[in-house]
Amino acid sequence: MNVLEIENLTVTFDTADGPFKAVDGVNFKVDQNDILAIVGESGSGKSVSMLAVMGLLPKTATITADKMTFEGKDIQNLSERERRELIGKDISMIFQEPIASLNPCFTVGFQIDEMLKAHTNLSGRERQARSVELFELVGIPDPAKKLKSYPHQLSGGQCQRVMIAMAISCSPKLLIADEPTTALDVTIQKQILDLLLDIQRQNNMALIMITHDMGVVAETAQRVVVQYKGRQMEEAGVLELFENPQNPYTKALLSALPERADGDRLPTVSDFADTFEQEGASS
Ligand SMILES: Nc1ncnc2c1ncn2[C@@H]1O[C@H](COP(=O)(O)OP(=O)(O)OP(=O)(O)O)[C@@H](O)[C@H]1O
Repeated sequence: MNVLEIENLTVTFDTADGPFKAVDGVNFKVDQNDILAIVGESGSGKSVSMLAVMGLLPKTATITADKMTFEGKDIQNLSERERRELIGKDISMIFQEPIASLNPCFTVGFQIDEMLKAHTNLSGRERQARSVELFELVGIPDPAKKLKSYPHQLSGGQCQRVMIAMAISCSPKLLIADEPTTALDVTIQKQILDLLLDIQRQNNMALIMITHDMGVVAETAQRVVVQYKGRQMEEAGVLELFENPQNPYTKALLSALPERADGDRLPTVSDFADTFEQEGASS
């Protein structure tokens, strides 16, 4: 049984200028142990698709789908209580800005403890032990001391490790990582990606990686969904996508990779816009 299955997902926002369709007919499936990348440039509806799954969009959003199931169970019409039980426990998400995702007024230890309190029956002592264990797992040195830190006392990389520790604290079956390394230094990016992949393997989790970075896709994913202006352009295995992209937009994304440049100037996706604006949207 698939962990998550989405068919024909659309999200329309009510805006001052009228309805705006941010996601238009997206489909995908992830199974246990799968790593799916959702790739596309800024504004292509990657985050909105996942926030729709999590039920985290504002009331101005209208979400429709022919199918949206988690482990075979429909998640479109969950009550608030059912959603709280699912989110944070079975499905977790980490975001681009780790420092902004943590509450600056509380220690990171307090925040991880709150998460464990909400989703487990552990005693205070057991939660403290589990917090230390989680910090060790995500590679935070001197965990007992670091648990007493406020977010601003930690580096961006450490804050992202804290976010990962919180996200995996209740052993989710699906982790959604939304541009988890974009705000970090290049050297730290690689460490965080490796950490996510290690955790994914150890826990047999499904992992959805949202990114605009084809390098991250190549290093992490098994399958890839390519989105452009809210629409799904292509879905393929990662090797297939790099070797034989079918959609003009995917071809443009790949041609814009710095290592594929053959002139003095780096190409950009918009250099190829004529091709995929005409052909891509129809394929
Ligand atoms: N609450 C909202 N109201 C109206 N439009 C929104 C809202 N949230 C997002 N959008 C719009 O939906 C579109 C898709 O946004 P989304 O954040 O999913 O893009 P993305 O592909 O994840 O890009 P990025 O990497 O920049 O976040 C964008 O045009 C965005 O401006």
